[in-house]
Amino acid sequence: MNNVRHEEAKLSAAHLQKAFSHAIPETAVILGSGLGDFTKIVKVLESISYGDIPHFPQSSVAGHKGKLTIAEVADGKNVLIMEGRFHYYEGYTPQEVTFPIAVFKELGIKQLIVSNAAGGCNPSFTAGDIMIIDDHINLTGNHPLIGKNDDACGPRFLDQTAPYSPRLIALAESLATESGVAPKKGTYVKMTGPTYETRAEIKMVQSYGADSVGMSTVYEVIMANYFGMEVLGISCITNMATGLAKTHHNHAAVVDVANSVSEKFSKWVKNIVVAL
Ligand SMILES: O=P(O)(O)O[C@@H]1C[C@H](O)[C@@H](CO)O1
Ligand SMILES: Nc1nc2[nH]cnc2c(=O)[nH]1
Repeated sequence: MNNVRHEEAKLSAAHLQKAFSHAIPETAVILGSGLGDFTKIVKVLESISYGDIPHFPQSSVAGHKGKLTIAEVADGKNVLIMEGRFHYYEGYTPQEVTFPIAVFKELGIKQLIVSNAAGGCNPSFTAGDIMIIDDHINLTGNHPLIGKNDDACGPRFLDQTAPYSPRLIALAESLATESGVAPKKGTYVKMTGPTYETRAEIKMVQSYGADSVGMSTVYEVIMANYFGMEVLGISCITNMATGLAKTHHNHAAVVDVANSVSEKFSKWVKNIVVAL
């Protein structure tokens, strides 16, 4: 089986190009759990439900709306927003999780901003912090590029020296203060979920150098790298990770904390998109 569902991605992209009345922008944003308020500070122009896009998977997680939206961030500057993503723990294969990225490639997306809700493993972090992802660890034992490679899509052996664009990281840092954020920077580790980690697992990932831990993002970033997109990754630290947290975890609390930082996160991301 091919690693990229190229023909289906072309069909989805063709459908979207016809269904959207606006031109598809060159920048896309994926909103993590509880970060959906981004759409409140931009001018939403039009949306299409995932259910109406041929071959698109469906979002099943609270805090993920399940639609693709074009919005205006400034005069003449639009952005494509994925309101809700797909996770490996929902039962989707890595190829299904990253199918939207293959569609983005067909739509001509050049820059991808990915965000997530994550646990903080770095003891200097606190819940409510925002972290620029500058590297990642894939601890899932699976990979979206497994399968027969089509060299026309991307290389068989993909370099991962800088999965997150140094240019976009520098831009994000330069706009942080005026946007009201003081971002940390660090390594995000992707676990499969759906369980939150044990204390021992967090000790292990800390020893690997993880600063934040979550259940998404990495497959999307690998696929975006494969297609040559520039990537910016942002973790919203919704809780300190197991063993560092004083309380037990639950998804409603994750979404609540993400909601509470959503305003400054959104302002920052908007400023970044405008500056691109
Ligand atoms: O989609 P993200 O990574 O933001 O969502 C995180 C990981 C799980 O889906 C969920 C756990 O609370 O939040
Ligand atoms: N794996 C994982 N995902 C999260 N998403 C939000 N918080 C967490 C966490 O502590 N662990």
